[in-house]
Amino acid sequence: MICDPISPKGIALFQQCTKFNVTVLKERLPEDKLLPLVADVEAMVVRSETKITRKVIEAAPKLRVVGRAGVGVDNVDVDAATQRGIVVMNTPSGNTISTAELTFSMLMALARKIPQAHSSMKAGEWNRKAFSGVELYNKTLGILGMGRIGTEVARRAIAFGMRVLAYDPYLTLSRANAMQVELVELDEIYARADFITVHMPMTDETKGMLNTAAFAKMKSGVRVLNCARGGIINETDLYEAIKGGKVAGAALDVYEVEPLPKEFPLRDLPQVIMTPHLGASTDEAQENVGIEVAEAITDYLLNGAVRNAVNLPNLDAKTYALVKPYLALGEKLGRLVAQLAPKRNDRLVVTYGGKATEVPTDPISRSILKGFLESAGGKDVNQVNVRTMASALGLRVEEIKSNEETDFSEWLHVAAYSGEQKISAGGALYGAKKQPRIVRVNGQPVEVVPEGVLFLMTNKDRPGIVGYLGTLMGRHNVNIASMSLSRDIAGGHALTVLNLDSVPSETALEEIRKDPDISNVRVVKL
Ligand SMILES: NC(=O)C1=CN([C@@H]2O[C@H](COP(=O)(O)OP(=O)(O)OC[C@H]3O[C@@H](n4cnc5c(N)ncnc54)[C@H](O)[C@@H]3O)[C@@H](O)[C@H]2O)C=CC1
Ligand SMILES: O=C(O)CCC(=O)C(=O)O
Repeated sequence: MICDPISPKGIALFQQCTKFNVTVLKERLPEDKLLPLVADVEAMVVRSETKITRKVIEAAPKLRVVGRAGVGVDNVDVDAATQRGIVVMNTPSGNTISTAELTFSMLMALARKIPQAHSSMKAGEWNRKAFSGVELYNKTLGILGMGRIGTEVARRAIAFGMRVLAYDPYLTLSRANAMQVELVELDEIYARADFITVHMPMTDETKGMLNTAAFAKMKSGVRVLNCARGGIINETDLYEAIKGGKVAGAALDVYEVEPLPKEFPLRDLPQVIMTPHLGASTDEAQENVGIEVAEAITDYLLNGAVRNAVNLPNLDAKTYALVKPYLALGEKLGRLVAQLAPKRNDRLVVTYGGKATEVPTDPISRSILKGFLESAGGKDVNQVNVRTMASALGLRVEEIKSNEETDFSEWLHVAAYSGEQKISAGGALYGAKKQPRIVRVNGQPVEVVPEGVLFLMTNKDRPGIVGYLGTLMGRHNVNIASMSLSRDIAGGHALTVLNLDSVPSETALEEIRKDPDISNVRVVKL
């Protein structure tokens, strides 16, 4: 379902795929109108207008992916999507240049009062005195948020002979130096900048960041711009700061409430110039993001490939190839431990060893958790929501990279704790083909292919037990595909693990359990 207008090329890409049934909504629908339409929808595409709220998500049980043709996903309830295992993707770079160019246009328009002069001319006036402005040359521009758009704005400002100060807690000094901007603290920007422009996402930290207290620290006559998200500059405080003469002008593309209500005091101030959220509204940006979102959603629905997800780590094709064998092994280990462990676990400790410490571990931990939590959450559990689900269940997940020397060049170990009780399994990848094997169960060495039905038991190491088990399984029509035996010492305790072609009946298991030398009989499905 394409909810907001995206480029015809993007729509065509969806329509070309014969597996898709594409609905293009003719107008933007509010929540109540959207709810009855989404029961069968698997993918939704939005720009910034349609709101994908928790209610919309709840009304769409088949929804698997929400694609945002643009950057900001604040119109999508990402937490609700994550809890449901729905991937939320955006198109981070497609509209960068357009938004940076709009910001720069606003900067020049603000400095030279072009919109005000234009309106006056259209009204038949000729008033040269009222529209005298200021130069950008030799002025100081403060940029809050030096990401993609902030960087492009800086580049243009430097070309215009401006000094650029940047504030971004996540920007490194070397990157700032490479961009020829001065990395400073917020208060220094307030104290020195003639123009301040914001380019960060809307977060708890950035909401209302430019408020009365911030304006008080700024130079008198400062001009401010917001082409990022409405509310980063507090609108009421901005109004007061302009009325009080502290702020000489403001350029706004985005607003706390969009579309803008009729009653909007800033609209009445001549020092304020405004556009209706046009940052990404160019032919080029819309074509870029329309195509990007169509390709990403198609790839996800048809091939399971995830790119530009905001609620799941992204893996490029090369890294994915490296990580893939661990994902499969991890999921099986998680599933094995979940079936051996008691239901209520408070801690899951995942250890990475050997070459497994050199690959990105977050996706592997997510696969382990998926296998581990499947019995609790069924098919609704996926890599997107496993961490949220674990914390909702009170399961603490610890991830350790170990430099312990073992017989394996790359290995994983998963231990579930319920109080003092611990159940664990280890796995390794074998050979050039990276074949997954279970190599430890509760610390005992085994060598088992993690596939299909596994039978596990502990037994006294006594002559004839293998024959006994084989005969019994045969009598109950269960074929043994392979067997792994290990023992502590001759005549001591042994762990037997069988790969079976089918699940043995309860009668067969009862018969096995009757043997006094056999205990801990378990059947698990991987
Ligand atoms: N007006 C429009 O039509 C458009 C608006 N946008 C908005 O522009 C904003 C920036 O977009 P991009 O540059 O593509 O994102 P980006 O993710 O590349 O950059 C955001 C930067 O903000 C920084 N940041 C985060 N928290 C911060 C804080 N508390 N203080 C200072 N910096 C902080 C991050 O480190 C990052 O470098 C987004 O909010 C996006 O929604 C994006 C496209 C179009
Ligand atoms: O889709 C649009 O026009 C808005 C773009 C935007 O705000 C964004 O990408 O964050």
